[in-house]
Order: sequence, then C-alpha cells, then structure tokens
Amino acid sequence: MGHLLKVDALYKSYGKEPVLEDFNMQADRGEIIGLVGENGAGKSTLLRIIATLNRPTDGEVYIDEQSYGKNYKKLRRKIGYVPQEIELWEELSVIENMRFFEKLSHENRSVPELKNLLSELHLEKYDTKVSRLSGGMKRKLNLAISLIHEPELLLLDEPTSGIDLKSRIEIGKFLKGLAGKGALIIYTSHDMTEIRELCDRTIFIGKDPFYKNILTDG
Ligand SMILES: Nc1ncnc2c1ncn2[C@@H]1O[C@H](COP(=O)(O)OP(=O)(O)OP(=O)(O)O)[C@@H](O)[C@H]1O
Repeated sequence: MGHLLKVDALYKSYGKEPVLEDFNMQADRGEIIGLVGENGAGKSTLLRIIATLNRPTDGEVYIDEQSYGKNYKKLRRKIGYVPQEIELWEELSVIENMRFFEKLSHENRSVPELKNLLSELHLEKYDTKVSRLSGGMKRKLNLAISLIHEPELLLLDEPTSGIDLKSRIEIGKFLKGLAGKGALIIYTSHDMTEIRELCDRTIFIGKDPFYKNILTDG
C-alpha cells in the first residue's frame, strides 16, 4: 500500500516570491512529524494546503493515493486541523462547543463519547464557559474538537504555544497514544526540545539553514 500522505512538487506563491517551491514529502500512519523553520517559512501555509483550506499554485497532494483534485470533500473527512488561532464559542460551555462542532462533523457522537474524549485530554470542566478557561485549556478544547470525527491525519499548528508544562506533557502523551493507534500527526513548533521528544522525524522548511543545522547537530 502507498503512503497515507504524499505531497508532490508543491508550489505556492501569494505574490511574486514563492513561499513553497518544489516541496515534497511522504508520510505514513503512526508517524509524528515535526515541521521546523523560521517565522514566515511557510509552515502554516503547508498545513492549510494539506488541510484543503488553501489551494496550491502548483503541485498535488494525495491521501491514500487519491489526489485532492476532485476528491477533496471526501478526503477532508480523514483530516483534523488545529489552527494557530483558537476558534471557539466563548459564550458556550466546553460541552456545548463539542456538541456544536459534532453537529458540523459528519459523524454522530453521543455526549458520553464527547465527554470521554475531553477526559482523555484532562479537560473535565464540561459545563464551564469557554470565556472562563485558561489559554492552555482552550488549546486542549480546540484539539478535542479536531478529533471528534476521528481523523487519520492530524495537522497541528503550534498546538502547545503558551501552554504550561503539565498540559504540554499531557498533550504529548495523548498524541503519542493517537499515533500508536495509527494516526499520522504533523506538528509545527518553535520548541526544539519538544520536537525532539515527541517527533519520530523532522522536516525542515524554509530558507534559513540555522534550523537545518540545529536538526542535524543533534
Ligand atoms: N493569505 C496570505 N496572503 C498573502 N501572504 C500570505 C498569506 N498567508 C501567508 N502569507 C505569507 O506567506 C509567508 C509564509 O507564511 P506562513 O504563515 O505560512 O509561515 P509560518 O512558517 O507558518 O510562520 P510562523 O512561524 O510565523 O507561524 C509569509 O511571508 C506570510 O506573510
């Protein structure tokens, strides 16, 4: 069987200068991959293209050997995406947010199932209004929402930025568990210690060799 994800000769420009130029990668189920590069290197752009939220200028993305082309609506169901910015209903409670996004997803999940997912992430304040949660808890909730439809491919844009150490460790353990069950996780972070601890391999993106050197120097 082919790779779960294949990115082939991807090119993206917003203006004259390309952000991504002939970018290629393959990845398989069970991997945790760290995307590393300077600010503005194109990490979020790449994740958004893989998440079907942004279109490449040229090149193609495949999931299970099916190209995004005509299949992107179907393939989108296999993908979970957590953006850098937190996107939640502040005036609703934790469980109300989960129920809202469950209705938007293509899967039916019961309230006990949703609560179970929250508790796996150590987020048991089901009835607390989101506006009263800490930044770290909001990030966990965003992550839980992206997992409602049990995606095979999970794309995380700086999921632990601004998160305390305990939550960071909890999220790391949780992600390793997900990968152990066969999910592919692609992850951006500026924290090299975290990347080294969590990721099976790293992919350098961008022009600044500083990052490439950090990775190869060990
Ligand atoms: N919608 C857009 N329109 C125009 N330019 C954009 C757009 N989105 C991103 N860019 C530009 O593309 C480049 C790559 O941005 P991107 O957010 O993908 O980088 P990044 O590696 O995720 O950066 P960071 O580490 O700061 O999050 C930047 O120069 C950015 O200004």
